[in-house]
Amino acid sequence: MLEAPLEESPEATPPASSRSPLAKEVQANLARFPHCLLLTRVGSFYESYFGQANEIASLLNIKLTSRKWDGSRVPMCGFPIVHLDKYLKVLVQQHKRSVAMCEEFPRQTEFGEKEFERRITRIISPGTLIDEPFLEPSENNFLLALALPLDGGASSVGLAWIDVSTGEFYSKDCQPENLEDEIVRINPKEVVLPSTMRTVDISRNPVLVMLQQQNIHFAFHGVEQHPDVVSMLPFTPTPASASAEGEAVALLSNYLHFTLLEHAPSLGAPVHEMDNGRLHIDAHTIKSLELRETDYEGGTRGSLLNVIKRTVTTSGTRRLARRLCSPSASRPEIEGWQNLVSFLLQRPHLSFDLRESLKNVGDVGRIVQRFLLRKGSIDDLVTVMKTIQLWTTITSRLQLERLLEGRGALGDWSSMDPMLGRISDLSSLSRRIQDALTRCGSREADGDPEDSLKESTGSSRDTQANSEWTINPQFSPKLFSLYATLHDLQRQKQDMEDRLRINYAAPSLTLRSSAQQGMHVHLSRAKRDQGKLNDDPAFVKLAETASTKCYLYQPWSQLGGLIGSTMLAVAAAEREAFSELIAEVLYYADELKANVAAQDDLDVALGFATLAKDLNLVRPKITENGEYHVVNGRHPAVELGLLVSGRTFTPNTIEMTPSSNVHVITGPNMAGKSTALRQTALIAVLAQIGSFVPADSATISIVDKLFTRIGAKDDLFRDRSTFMVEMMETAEILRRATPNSLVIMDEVGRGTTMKDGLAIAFATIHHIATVNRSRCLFATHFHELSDMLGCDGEWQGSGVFNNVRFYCTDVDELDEDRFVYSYRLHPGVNRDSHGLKVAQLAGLPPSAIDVARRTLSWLNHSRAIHQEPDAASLSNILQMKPRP
Ligand SMILES: Nc1ncnc2c1ncn2[C@@H]1O[C@H](COP(=O)(O)OP(=O)(O)OP(=O)(O)O)[C@@H](O)[C@H]1O
Repeated sequence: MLEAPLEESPEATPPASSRSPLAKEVQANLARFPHCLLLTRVGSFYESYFGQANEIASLLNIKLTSRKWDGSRVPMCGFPIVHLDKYLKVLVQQHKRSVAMCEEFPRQTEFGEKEFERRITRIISPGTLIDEPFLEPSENNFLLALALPLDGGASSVGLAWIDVSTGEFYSKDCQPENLEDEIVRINPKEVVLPSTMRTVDISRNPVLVMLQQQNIHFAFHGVEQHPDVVSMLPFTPTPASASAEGEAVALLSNYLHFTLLEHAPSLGAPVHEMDNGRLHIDAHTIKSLELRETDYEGGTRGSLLNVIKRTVTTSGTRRLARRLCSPSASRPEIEGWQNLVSFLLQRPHLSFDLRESLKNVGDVGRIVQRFLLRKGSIDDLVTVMKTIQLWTTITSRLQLERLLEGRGALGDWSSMDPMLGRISDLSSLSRRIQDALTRCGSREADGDPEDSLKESTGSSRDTQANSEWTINPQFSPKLFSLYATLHDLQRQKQDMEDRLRINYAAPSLTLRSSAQQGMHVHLSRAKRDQGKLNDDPAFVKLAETASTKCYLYQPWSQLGGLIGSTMLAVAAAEREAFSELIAEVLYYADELKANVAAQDDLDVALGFATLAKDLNLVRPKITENGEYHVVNGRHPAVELGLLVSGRTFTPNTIEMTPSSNVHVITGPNMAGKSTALRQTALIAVLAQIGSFVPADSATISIVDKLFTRIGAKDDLFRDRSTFMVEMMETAEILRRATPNSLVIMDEVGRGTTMKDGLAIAFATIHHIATVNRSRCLFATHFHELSDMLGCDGEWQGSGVFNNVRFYCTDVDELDEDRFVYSYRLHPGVNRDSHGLKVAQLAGLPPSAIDVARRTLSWLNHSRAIHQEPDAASLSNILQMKPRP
């Protein structure tokens, strides 16, 4: 198909009208899907033509060639179909492009000739992956549709998002100010926006700029009101939700029909998400706390998810990741989870057995979805069958445990019983699949069609490709009788072959079929065996090589034709049987999905129990009295990192109550302030996802919103300096934090002059202490704040700041040059940042360290004698002989 490398200048745009049917099809498809890269199947290649060929060849790093159409050369490139997955991954996942797939289908003309029909079967975009091999198994692949208020006003934004590969489908509406938080939490691979936004200059639209900055692919699509949308909504639409959430659902639905075409799902009602009952974590916090991935490596290593992940199923891991960014704010829900974890911890043998069973379950959520999207294979059916059997094993194991404990009058099963109750008994479905399938080898050997015939009759079944399983001939009377016919015909073929070998003294004779020769008689040792055959006019020579010879033989052509048509009928009957089985599985789609959800929860709970044992975690007491009291808490990721290098973590105690809700923490650089701050937030997150926490003991009052202002970087993309970013995040917190929120602030005000920074830090603490009244840890090098906040001998603030407490970390000086960090927080204010020690550790040249030391003592001296430092006295000091 591919022609010589490009030499002449080819036509980059399609000619206005082309006579070649293929060129016409390509032209029409390019015009129909202008925003997509088009791949057209031609024989065993996928090809691209005209201007797009240049782009695709460059993106895929493949050779650009040309071909002649209507007298002019056009650019083209292509690759063999076996490389499709590899190249789709590059285009869709790496370059975030949408690819329109134009497939080729053989069909018979009315004169019995074979010709090809081509049609676009699907558009593959980052958010519409179904079963591509590059789909990440442990991550959700969400597609999010947004319906934004056109006037840019304060009305709500509609969100609808679906993981096409699992069918998980949600919708909600939110305030525009929460949109970025929601997007970062949902973590979509693609966002669809109404086409009305397409004309808007991207740099002027904050939503588009934000999506670009988050590196999220977005597409525009026309909002045609879906007639069924209102009936799909899981709530009675108010005027606002009808216009926002409903629009988002309609947009999503339309976009799915546009991209998935014949694979488009019939959407059920989305799960309507509410804001209450969840711990709201803002966009910045999800990233700065490294809940899902780490900042420096961009990967998951060292993230909280990576450290706490003990799930053994891919769907359980997806569930855990979603939970981590949306913990519960409901005390009964959290305590329910804790009870389940305690239950499993008390029964290590039971937990071990359950985990072993879970290790073998398949990703049935994704399989059911594949079936719903008219995809899937016979191996998927086998996985469903085996997983149902494992669910039966799990419920039987639990019931046995219950029975044994019942005899001994032990144990409280109130946490496990609801979980058990969620798992439906689907053993009849698994038996049905088991009876309907059989291993290929177990079917009668001579009942299997021959490979050569399979090839010639085109009866290879894609749903069974490479599977060791096939439909049991006993599946239906029709299939059984077709197999009996086939069996009989194959016996006739064997008889004919034996007879011909004997009658014509030709032991190398075989009856064959091939695409080129059709049904033919083949001699593999022609010289020796051809004598008698050549004398018989019934054998018409078709072809010969030096050693072989082929003949047309009418009786075999007739018999072979019958075998071929019977095999086609078998293949069609098997496809029918497969569809029938899929329909039976889909009849139980809701039960299967509900079982998967219960299985995922069990996997997460077992993971929490394993984690609690591995990391020596304790069950936190959950309250609603505004307290946060964690004794000897630890940062799980830092602790693990230190362990690897043979160091131990110093635990810290944090106690905040409504009357001591703001803690100002001072201390040297590198002495563990940020770590203590982060671990405080992470422990709250762990507690509210139902996990145990790294501490000796913990009492945590439910947190409604978690905010952090840690280590801002500049945001050149949005034209914001580091200090601007820091101030915007601080402003957000002061606007949104409530008395039930937890606020973590690290060095607010450091990005500007000392006086401005100090004033801003003071104002921030003042606002939190008097207006927000949130629980807040505020780490700073501005020790002057302690004086400004009226710190007394008990390390408490005074006046309006009587709810402020002061804590610090220290270094222990071993001698003049050597010191160790204590990392231990204690009441107090540390007025020495020991910054020079860190600079020395970091390897600043000794001469620079010496200048810094002298400058520091000169600054301290000037301040002590209330004298303005001047350049002349500094220069004098620097000219003095350096200390030995
Ligand atoms: N509690 C602890 N026990 C042991 N090592 C710790 C502890 N806390 C922090 N560390 C170690 O010290 C390093 C620096 O900690 P951290 O960043 O929290 O210090 P910091 O006081 O915030 O520093 P800076 O003021 O310079 O930002 C960590 O990377 C970790 O290796």
